[in-house]
Amino acid sequence: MAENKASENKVALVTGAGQGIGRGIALKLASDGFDIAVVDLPFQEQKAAGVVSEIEALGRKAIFVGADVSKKDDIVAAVDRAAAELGSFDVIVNNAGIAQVKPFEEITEEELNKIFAINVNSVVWGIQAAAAKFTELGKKGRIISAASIASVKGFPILGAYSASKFAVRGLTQVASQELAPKGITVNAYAPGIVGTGMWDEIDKRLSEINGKPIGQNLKENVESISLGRIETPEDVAGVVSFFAGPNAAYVTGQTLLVDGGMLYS
Ligand SMILES: NC(=O)C1=CN([C@@H]2O[C@H](COP(=O)(O)OP(=O)(O)OC[C@H]3O[C@@H](n4cnc5c(N)ncnc54)[C@H](O)[C@@H]3O)[C@@H](O)[C@H]2O)C=CC1
Ligand SMILES: CC(=O)C(C)=O
Repeated sequence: MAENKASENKVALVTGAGQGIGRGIALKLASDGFDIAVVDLPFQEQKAAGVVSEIEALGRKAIFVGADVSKKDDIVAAVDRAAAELGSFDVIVNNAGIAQVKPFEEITEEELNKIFAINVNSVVWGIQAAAAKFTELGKKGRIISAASIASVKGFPILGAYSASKFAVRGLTQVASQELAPKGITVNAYAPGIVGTGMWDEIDKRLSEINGKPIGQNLKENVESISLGRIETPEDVAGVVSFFAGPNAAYVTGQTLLVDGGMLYS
């Protein structure tokens, strides 16, 4: 980032970095020169250790921090550990999230509370914890969160998920305005159909609901992408790298679609 002295190391914390988009972001930011705190649920430790090794192979430092992002104390502790063990704190990527595939009329209170705790509360805690650490260290840091095409258009059978991602876009707009006087920027990325474990699960659940064969729902969604191919974690990571880097110093409050041409803002 432009505001760091050349001699300082830069540190980014990425949640949900044990697999999928989070792993892709962690590796891209490491190749950009960041040391990385790989945050994920404790059961993901083995996969996350693999990501830590991949980052180290790129010549950067990395640590795994087990945390449940729906818990404020876990996120605050993860940010503290990243800063203490890696020696700085410059970027947080609030990436961890879950999907829920459920017809609107069947969504339960428990399911709604769970998806909001993981997809929305986590973003509030991540923004608060990062802003406090940036202030403590005198940094003009970057906050970047996972939205989705479902933050711009509500998707049938993904009602609670869509609502949670609309909330991420709203939080991004509000936090960017409140934190701008401190020089902190707040942005979000909005992927489309990314080939990760999340879409394997969405496809399986949609099959159970609409009877189409496994893989058919994913195929039909991919056919609606202008660029004609499924999105990769690397496609998403490029946008996060931009938000974390010097070229985005004057960009804040934005949710950027990175969907290969599905929705148009
Ligand atoms: N896959 C897709 O097509 C799209 C994904 N997104 C968003 O991108 C983000 C990443 O998604 P994917 O990599 O596809 O998902 P994924 O399911 O492959 O990976 C999610 C990661 O988050 C971790 N995680 C889940 N709950 C957690 C918790 N409470 N605390 C800490 N970590 C937790 C999981 O262990 C996993 O490592 C999510 O926020 C998702 O909503 C947005 C648009 C499209
Ligand atoms: C997983 C996701 O965000 C969508 C809309 O597919």
